[in-house]
Amino acid sequence: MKPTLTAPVGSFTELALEILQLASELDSKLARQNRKQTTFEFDTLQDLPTDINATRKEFINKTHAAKQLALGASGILRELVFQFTDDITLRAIHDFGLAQHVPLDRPATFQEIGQASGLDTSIVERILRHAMTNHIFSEAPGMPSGRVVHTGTSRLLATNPDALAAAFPKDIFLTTSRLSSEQKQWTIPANEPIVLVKDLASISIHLNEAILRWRDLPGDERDEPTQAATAIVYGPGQTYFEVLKNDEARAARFSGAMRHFAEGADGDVERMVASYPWDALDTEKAVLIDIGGGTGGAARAIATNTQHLQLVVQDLPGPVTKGAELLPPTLGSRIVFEAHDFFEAQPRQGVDAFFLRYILHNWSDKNAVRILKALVPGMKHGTRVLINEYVLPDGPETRYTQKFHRNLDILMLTVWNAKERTETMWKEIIEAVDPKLRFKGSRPIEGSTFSIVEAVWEEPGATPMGK
Ligand SMILES: C[S@@+](CC[C@H](N)C(=O)[O-])C[C@H]1O[C@@H](n2cnc3c(N)ncnc32)[C@H](O)[C@@H]1O
Repeated sequence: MKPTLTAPVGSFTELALEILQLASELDSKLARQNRKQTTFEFDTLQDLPTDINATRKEFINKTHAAKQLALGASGILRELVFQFTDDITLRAIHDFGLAQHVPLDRPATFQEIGQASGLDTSIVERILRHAMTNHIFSEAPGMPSGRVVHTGTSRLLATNPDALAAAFPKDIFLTTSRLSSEQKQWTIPANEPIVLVKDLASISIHLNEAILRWRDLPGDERDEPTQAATAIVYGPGQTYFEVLKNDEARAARFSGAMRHFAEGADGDVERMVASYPWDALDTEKAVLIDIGGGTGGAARAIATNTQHLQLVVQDLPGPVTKGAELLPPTLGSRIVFEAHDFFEAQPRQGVDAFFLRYILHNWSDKNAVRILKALVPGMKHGTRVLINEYVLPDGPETRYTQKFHRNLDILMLTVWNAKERTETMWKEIIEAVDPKLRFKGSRPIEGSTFSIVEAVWEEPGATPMGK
């Protein structure tokens, strides 16, 4: 029998014992899956089943809390005030192509990397040694010091342009081990800035100026995307979508980053489709409109997983033209694309379902309500409104693995003057549209942190609709 360790309440030992318990649970679950031991070099934790991921997240949360506790109040602050240095080294790695100058299969010296990138050896060494503290690159084990090899994260930066475009320096789920030969051949154009670290973070630092500039406007007048930090940087009246329209390279990086998230388990459209009972909707002649459906990625997945549902993808002229070109002939009879501004009244009537994926979090409450109100002419008794978004927890939330959502919320605030929402906030938005639009709750997407928030249009006197 194993000895039972006990420890004073609240002690480091007590916390460590909880961590030990989780570590042992995680190891046994992974062993049952025949997974190889994960390392910084090769991440074997991809596509874990939901229950193992839950244990993994608990393990991350507890170890993070232990680290914070051990750092102490001033230690936590010291880490935070220097956090910008992580972004700086990531930018340097990106801009000078340092990850590409380390071969995928053998070490390179600081000098070789310096020669290949046109930088002083000492600069390369200082940048990479800082990055190594985040397990981006490491020194070749068993060799004299100064020989750099890839870790999983640096290899990802070297080989996957979309991951680089997305480059969240602290994305705990960056994964790398499944490199196809095609991925290995990808090259990243030099000096392409990184979307989040550079394109968006450099806007976000102007948040305080934006707050001060517009804070005295009354209530809902301070609710426009033109009042975000974006307009401080790009000039009065500018929104980030306008900036993207006028800058092709930036727009391409932005789509790359979105693609990277969509490919990850969290944003996986297949998981979203698998988590919703489409059967009740999937009747002959039933119509679902994907509002702001882009080039139709979600519509294609829904069509593939249903039999009858007719899908209409509405978006601005650019994406719908592209979506129509990309549409495989096999789905030609099921999906149509039409240009429609979602602030204008819905031109189609008697629609069975409206679907909005990653739309409303880019808009303030006032504008989110406007977008939903514009759908009203298309409603009939029983019309469902399905909103695929993050749902922030309603209560206080200190789990580290939930920080991603808080990061996104700050990003929405700074760049779009918009927000992520809790379930209560979603309910308020829906109830502000029309008394006939009834909030029905939210349905978590299995294996993801997204949800589908659901509302149904109910005409008085008709049979109430359930979930
Ligand atoms: C964050 S993307 C989400 C795209 C898609 N739903 C998805 O899940 O990938 C927002 C979409 O809203 C579209 N959009 C922005 N303003 C719009 C407007 N006024 N009318 C219609 N679509 C708009 C954009 O073109 C873009 O495709």
